[in-house]
Amino acid sequence: MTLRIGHGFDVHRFGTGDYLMIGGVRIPFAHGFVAHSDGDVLLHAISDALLGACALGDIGQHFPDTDPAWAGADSRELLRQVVELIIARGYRVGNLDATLIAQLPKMSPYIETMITHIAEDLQVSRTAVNVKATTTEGLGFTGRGEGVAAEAVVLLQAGEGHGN
Ligand SMILES: Nc1ccn([C@@H]2O[C@H](COP(=O)(O)O)[C@@H](O)[C@H]2O)c(=O)n1
Ligand SMILES: C[C@@]1(CO)OP(=O)(O)OP(=O)(O)OC[C@H]1O
Repeated sequence: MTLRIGHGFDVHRFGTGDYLMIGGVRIPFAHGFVAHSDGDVLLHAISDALLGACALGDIGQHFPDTDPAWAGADSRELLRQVVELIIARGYRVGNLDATLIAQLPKMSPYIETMITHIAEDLQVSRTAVNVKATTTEGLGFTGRGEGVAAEAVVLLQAGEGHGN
C-alpha cells in the first residue's frame, strides 16, 4: 500500500470582530481573525497538510489571497476542493491529527463539532480525525492572546493501483 504523510501549519492574528471560525464552528469571541477568507486557521493547516502529502504546494498557491474570488471564503469549501484534488490522484485520508495552539478561546466545548465537520469534508469516519488544543502557558504570541496557531498531520493511503 502506498502511504504519504503531510504536515500543515497556519497562524491568524486577532483583529476586529466578535467571533472566530475554527473547524467550521462559529465561536463567539472578543475578536475576529484578520484574514482574506473566513480565517479558519485549523482548516487551513489541514488543507496544507493534504496538499503537502501530495506535493501540491500550499493553499496560498491554490487560493491566492490576492484573488477576490476567495474574499470571505468559507474555508470548508476550500478544504473540500483540496480533498477532491487528493481523491483525483487516487488517495484517501487514512487519519488526521491536529492541534490548536491558543490561550483563548477555550476550544474544548467546540471540538466534537469541529471533528464532525472535518470528517464530513475529508469523507472519512469521525474515528479517523483527532483535534486537540493546548495553551502555551502564557508564552509567545499565542500566550499573549494575539492570535491562534494550528498544526495538522495527515496520512494518505492510495487505493489499489493508484497513487503517484
Ligand atoms: N485554547 C484552549 C487550550 C487548551 N484547551 C484544553 O485545556 C486543557 C489543558 O491545556 P494545556 O495548555 O494545559 O495543555 C487541554 O485538555 C486542552 O484540550 C482548550 O480547550 N482550549
Ligand atoms: C486562505 C487564503 C485564501 O485566500 O487566505 P487567508 O484567509 O488570508 O489565509 P492564509 O492562511 O493566510 O493563506 C491562504 C490564503 O490564500
